[in-house]
Amino acid sequence: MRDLDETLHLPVVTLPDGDLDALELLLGGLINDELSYPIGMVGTLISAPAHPELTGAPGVLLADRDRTPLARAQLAPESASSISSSRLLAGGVSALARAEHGPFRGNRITSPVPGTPVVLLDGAPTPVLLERIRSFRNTVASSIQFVLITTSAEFRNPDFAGLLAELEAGSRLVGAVNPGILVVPPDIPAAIPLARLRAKVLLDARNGESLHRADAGKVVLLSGLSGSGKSTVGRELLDRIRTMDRHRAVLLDGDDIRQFLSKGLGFSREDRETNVERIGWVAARVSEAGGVAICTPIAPFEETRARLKTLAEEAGGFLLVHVSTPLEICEQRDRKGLYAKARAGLIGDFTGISSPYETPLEPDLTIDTTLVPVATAVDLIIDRLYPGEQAGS
Ligand SMILES: Nc1ncnc2c1ncn2[C@@H]1O[C@H](COP(=O)(O)OS(=O)(=O)O)[C@@H](OP(=O)(O)O)[C@H]1O
Ligand SMILES: Nc1ncnc2c1ncn2[C@@H]1O[C@H](COP(=O)(O)OP(=O)(O)O)[C@@H](O)[C@H]1O
Repeated sequence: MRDLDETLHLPVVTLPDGDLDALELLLGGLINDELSYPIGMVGTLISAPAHPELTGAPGVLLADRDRTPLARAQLAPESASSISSSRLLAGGVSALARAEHGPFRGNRITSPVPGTPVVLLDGAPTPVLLERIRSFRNTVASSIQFVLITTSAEFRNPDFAGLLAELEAGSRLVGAVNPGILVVPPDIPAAIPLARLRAKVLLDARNGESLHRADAGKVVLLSGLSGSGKSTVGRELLDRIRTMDRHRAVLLDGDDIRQFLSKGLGFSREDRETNVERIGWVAARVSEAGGVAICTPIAPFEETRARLKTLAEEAGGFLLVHVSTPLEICEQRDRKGLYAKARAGLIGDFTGISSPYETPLEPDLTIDTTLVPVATAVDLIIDRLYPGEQAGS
């Protein structure tokens, strides 16, 4: 009874996809729960600024996107936390509910399959491979299990359904083969859950073609001061991607977003964080569906950009472009007359004047539009998005 009471009062933290995958393997016994284990969960989950409600809490409920608590975890006392401004899971992660989130539930392998004969794959089975399995099929007494090893991001890529369909077709063709998927979360070497499957590996057919990563969705974040050129470059990039006919692309422009998705929000730190997180969430959904989301908010805070990056990387690729045009130039441009108003004290919390812009620590690209014409800026971004492909082709 006391336990139940305590659970009622524990804070609930919704885990991102990669951490949910890690949690499932942890609860199923495919990765261990030693504190020192470098599961992504330890880093993201307990970041204190992101989760102030964890301060002083003895434990935490780990929930899926529907906020269904899947497990209860103990937290190390604040003083024992070794990652600065973070709290760590102190072992003791126990299951509360069966996971029901995410795609292809019936195919997922999340616990050991001791002694089961398996074929390991990292792509669709080729006709040659299927023929090989067929040739030794009759010498194996029980059903064979296909174990398709994939990453959290690949698994949620829309192309994955096609891959699974090929796997299922191959299973039917050979007969008595079950198509299974092992989803490996970020930062965990596949060798660890594989060893813990305790399966009998009949054939390791990995290093085939991996999923078509070039077709995965992407999020491009253009961050910089007002007037730095984010929208101008973003619009041109949108046109270019559409012309290349490589991807469906959308522009989530800072100004538009504030009229619709973030209507009513102001420019305090908190409101800007909410605004950029909303953009990140929508962008990740676009990317999940295989599109490119070009986002052009100022996004002045490193921590919020990092959160957007995490959301984006779970869904596909991510590119941070710092549009680094100096403040003096942005102020000279002042197309909207906002800098003049900010200087005159008519607008408060204005980025670069009375509100900070934290220079990105690790941008993928830095573009100063006083040095780089719009078309060249777009070339640089296209080169990073589609390496090896001729821009404009
Ligand atoms: N106080 C203050 N500070 C900065 N910008 C201001 C402010 N008030 C209004 N504007 C206009 O709003 C646009 C910035 O909104 P963002 O959503 O991109 O900002 S943030 O990412 O949430 O920080 C920004 O548009 P861009 O010029 O396209 O960047 C401004 O036109
Ligand atoms: N190389 C360049 N790249 C982008 N914008 C440029 C460049 N040179 C001049 N500009 C001008 O700078 C202004 C940038 O405004 P905008 O794109 O709305 O910036 P932001 O979206 O960052 O507020 C536009 O008037 C644009 O024509």
